[in-house]
Amino acid sequence: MDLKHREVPVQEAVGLQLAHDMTRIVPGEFKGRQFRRGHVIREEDVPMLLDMGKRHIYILELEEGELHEDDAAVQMARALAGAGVTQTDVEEGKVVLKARHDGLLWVDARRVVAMNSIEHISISTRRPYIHVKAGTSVASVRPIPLVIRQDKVRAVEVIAEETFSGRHIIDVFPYRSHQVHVVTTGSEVLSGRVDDRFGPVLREKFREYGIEIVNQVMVGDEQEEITAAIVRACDEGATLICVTGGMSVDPDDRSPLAIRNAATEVVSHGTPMIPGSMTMLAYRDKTAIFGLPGAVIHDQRTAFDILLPRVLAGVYVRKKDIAILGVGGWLNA
Ligand SMILES: Nc1nc2c(c(=O)[nH]1)N[C@H]1C(S)=C(S)[C@@H](COP(=O)(O)OP(=O)(O)OC[C@H]3O[C@@H](n4cnc5c(N)ncnc54)[C@H](O)[C@@H]3O)O[C@H]1N2
Ligand code: MOO
Repeated sequence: MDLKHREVPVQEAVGLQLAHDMTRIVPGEFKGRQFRRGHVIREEDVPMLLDMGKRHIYILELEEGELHEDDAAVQMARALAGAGVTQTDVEEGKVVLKARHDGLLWVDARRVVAMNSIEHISISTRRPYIHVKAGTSVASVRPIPLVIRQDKVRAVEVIAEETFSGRHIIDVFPYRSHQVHVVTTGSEVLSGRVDDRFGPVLREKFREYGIEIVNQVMVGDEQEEITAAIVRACDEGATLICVTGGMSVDPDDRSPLAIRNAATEVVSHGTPMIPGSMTMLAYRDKTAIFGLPGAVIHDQRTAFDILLPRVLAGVYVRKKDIAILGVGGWLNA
């Protein structure tokens, strides 16, 4: 640390101000701030400081071009945060960003990597594109040393200021309002031979996002019927359609072609994730169409759960975005 600073033995520090928050850790019991930056050390604090393993404290004198960890963290957090996150008060040199509302966690991974490549910068987030509830902590920002050069913090700001579709580095996007329709395929379900399981499973999943399914229709295994049901749902105002079953390779599995025939764009037929490898994502104009395989009624979490938050938030998913998901794509392993 190339700063002018003095170390004072704790026993001689009574009456001096602490230069930074001080953390006390009692394994399994407590980890947190015991003393605040600026706290004036009292006689009775000395045994606690010694218990915390502190033999000296710093008297800091920042030089031109240097920042205290707290101020650096606040400055960086401000540069990163979008409108969908709040910034907590700095503590122990760290600012935590929290979701302001329910929504999709957005992280500009490329720019976070660029920032973390600067020495002594530490930006840490939850996995991007997950569904988060209001108040959830989504990321933290901190410099590593107690004193950091201002130009490093400035470099973070410069990366943040680069224009990239006008988006911030860390944000929570609210979900758009959606009209969800379900087209359930399968002669065994249509005939009543098997009770429908997709309806209940999907209703529960969408409820997590505060969305009620508008309509579910049962069709058989005829490709034209499935296509017609998708087109009808669009005409009735669907913004998102789930076509269930018939996604595999049997002669009766007509859903992929039926979706293709209704779609203006097929993003991906299949995903590199298990379960849910037979999942399909397509669009008919602005309406998203998911083809959902049998695994969705069998497994808690499939490719569908990974892709759904993005689609609900209106973030456009490309084939490339799906390809990346194969790395770590064994969802339940
Ligand atoms: N040779 C191959 N076999 C399989 C492949 C493959 O690529 N090659 N893919 C596997 C994967 S992955 C999945 S997932 C499954 C099933 O995919 P499907 O979407 O075609 O599922 P279905 O055949 O339509 O149904 C499977 C099972 O679930 C029952 N079902 C379907 N819909 C409902 C409903 N609404 N309510 C209740 N039960 C329903 C259906 O009767 C079947 O018993 O294929 C693998 N095999
Ligand atoms: O599409 Mo299957 O869903 O991988 O089990």
